[in-house]
Amino acid sequence: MVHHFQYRHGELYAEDVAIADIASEVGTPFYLYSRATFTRHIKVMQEAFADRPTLVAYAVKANSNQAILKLVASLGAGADVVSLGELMRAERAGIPSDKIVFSGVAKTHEEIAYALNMGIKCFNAESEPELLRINEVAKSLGKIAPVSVRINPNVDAKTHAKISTGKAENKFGIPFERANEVYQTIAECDHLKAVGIDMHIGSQITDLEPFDNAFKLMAELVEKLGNAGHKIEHIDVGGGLGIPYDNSNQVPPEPMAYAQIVRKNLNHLDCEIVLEPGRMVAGNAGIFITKVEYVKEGAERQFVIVDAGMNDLLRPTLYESYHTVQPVKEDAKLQERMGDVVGPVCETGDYIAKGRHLPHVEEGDLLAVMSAGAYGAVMSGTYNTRPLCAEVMVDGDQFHIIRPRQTYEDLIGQDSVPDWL
Ligand SMILES: Cc1ncc(COP(=O)(O)O)c(C=O)c1O
Ligand SMILES: N[C@@H](CCCC[NH3+])C(=O)O
Repeated sequence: MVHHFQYRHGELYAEDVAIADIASEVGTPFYLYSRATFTRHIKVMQEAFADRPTLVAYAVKANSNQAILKLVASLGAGADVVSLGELMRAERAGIPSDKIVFSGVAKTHEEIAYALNMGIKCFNAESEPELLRINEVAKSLGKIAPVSVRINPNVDAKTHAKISTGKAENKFGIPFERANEVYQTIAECDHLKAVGIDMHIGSQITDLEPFDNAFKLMAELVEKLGNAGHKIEHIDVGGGLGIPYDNSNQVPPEPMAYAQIVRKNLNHLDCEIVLEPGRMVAGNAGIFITKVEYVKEGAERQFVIVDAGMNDLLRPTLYESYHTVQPVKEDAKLQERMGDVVGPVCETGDYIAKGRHLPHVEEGDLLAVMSAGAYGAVMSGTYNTRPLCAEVMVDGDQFHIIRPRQTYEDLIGQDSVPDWL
């Protein structure tokens, strides 16, 4: 397998472009994506199911830049969206409406109406009140809404508590024990049509067993529902497959091994399979580039102070996530002394890496924070009045700024001072 972020002549490249060249044009920090890696990750999933009806509905929340979604559309993939904003992004990028599924626990009247008018593939409904609301909005528009019920299978995905979604204690989905009743309710609603069944048990899952258990339960449910007269046209297995963030013991399964588990449990059913991968597609297709401002020798450890903070990459702060940090100028020597890579934000939790043997770096050096393509740029904010950073895509020997760095005027100019002040 070709890796698209690797050293050539002692320098880190993205595909065929030297990252230092991009930095000198774009400034730092910035997110950097490889078109080839994104493409490969979407294709891996499509090809694993090429012999049967399947839709890869990329989870837009992982990375929703228009350039990324345009690429998704060009590959024939669909989208899983969770808000009107994401739906509009998918629409604008040209993802066909019949390849869009709409998840999320709090769909508003406005969101439902917009999606119905667009003609999306289905709503992944997460509660009975939501089903009733979809029915009501569909009635007012004279439409029949295609719905799929998100089942909460009550399985432990064995991932970080903050990104686990398939346990009874989580707000997501409808308890699996109630499935029959809920499909009965749908059958009684004149403006709903049950087309599918859906699940999503969590994110960054590195063990196939929870998937295996949940898919088995889904297969049983589909058969039971069929016997009760509720024909299920598609099974949506959600996303959640983990990616390698480091070389530690938690090595996630290969996408093909995951696909085998899906097939083992669901292939015999006469249903289309819908997949909603996010991280598995975007995570290792992107990295984050930052520049060293200062190297400070603290009493206990070294602090490598960089120009990017938790507002740019929130994952370490929020989930204590591990991202490998590599120098852009290759340097095999790691320091003896432990160090932290910290940012400029005035919060103790503002760090990118903690307690690492870091490479020797100096002011002005560039660092690459790896595996940052998913839940990186999309989760960034402007705390401490820090502009949203730039995003860049490479394709072979060319690159393009797919979102320019926000300006200070973008940030401050939106404020409005009342005339009585
Ligand atoms: C409903 C739904 N589908 C798909 C995803 C994508 O998950 P992941 O990025 O882990 O593949 C998520 C996020 O966890 C989600 O909430
Ligand atoms: N934002 C999370 C994943 C949440 C998935 C969305 N349900 C992360 O960075 O890992």
